Amino acid sequence: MTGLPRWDRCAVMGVVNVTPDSFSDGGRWFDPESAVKRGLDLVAEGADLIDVGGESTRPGATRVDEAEELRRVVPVVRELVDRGALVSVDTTRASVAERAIEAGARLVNDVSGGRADPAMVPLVAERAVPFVVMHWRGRSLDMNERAVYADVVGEVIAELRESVEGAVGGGIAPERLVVDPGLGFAKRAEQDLTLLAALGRLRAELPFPLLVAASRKRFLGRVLAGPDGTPPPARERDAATAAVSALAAAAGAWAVRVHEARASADAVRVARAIEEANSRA
Ligand SMILES: Nc1nc2ncc(COP(=O)(O)O)nc2c(=O)[nH]1
Repeated sequence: MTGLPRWDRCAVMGVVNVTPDSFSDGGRWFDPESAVKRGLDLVAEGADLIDVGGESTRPGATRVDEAEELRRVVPVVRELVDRGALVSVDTTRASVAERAIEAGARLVNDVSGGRADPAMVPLVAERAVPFVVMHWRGRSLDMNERAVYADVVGEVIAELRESVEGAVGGGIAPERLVVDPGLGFAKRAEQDLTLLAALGRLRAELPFPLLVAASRKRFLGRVLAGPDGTPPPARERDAATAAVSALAAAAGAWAVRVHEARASADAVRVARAIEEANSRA
């Protein structure tokens, strides 16, 4: 099946970063065996699909070469698929996406929305797989210098529309596209919060399934910071992440992308139950 997976509720996309340096779980799943186990554990905790990435996108991260990204990602995708998981690949490289699709990945999650690698859109079009288009203003090294907006919601919508037009113009069927506001990418905490407050507008003005990826991000740390302004470490932001998952599900998000699945799986089920009760009222 090459269509976009759909559920009767907001789905939970579990994150497996096969990297030594991702911002919140760098190094924990760096060897293939632990990465595969992590993915299966996330499924057991309620994740509907697993997003496998081999290159950190955190601010300031340096690039991984293609061979290394392939080495990290492809065996983990293949084993998770063989074990029955629905898998997406988190990459900006067409060559990695291609090999991941060959290994059974059913969706390409490209944080650059096709802007980083000109070969990506043609590949995704040719393979006819679903494609996540995230709002992106450039690579990690200097992206927060680009967190300058007169109207962050309006500009993110407009720039996502441009990326969507590029994807459709390059041959990707619109029904295979997912959009994502790119929380934490060229955005400061206040801008992330403003975007989350505007999920209804994003849904209204971008008629595509919406992916919300707030998990453990810096803006949550700022919200949770103590009296001295010190944020909790990333791994202590999962309850806050689940709160965003509930809000995203209530706003009609297609999926939430999270590092810990259980709390968000419960959150989206509660949101669905409330929506169903409301429709019966
Ligand atoms: N679609 C999408 N993919 C992403 N991949 C990585 C990260 C940041 O790193 P992480 O893997 O540690 O969350 N954020 C996003 C995001 O916001 N949206």
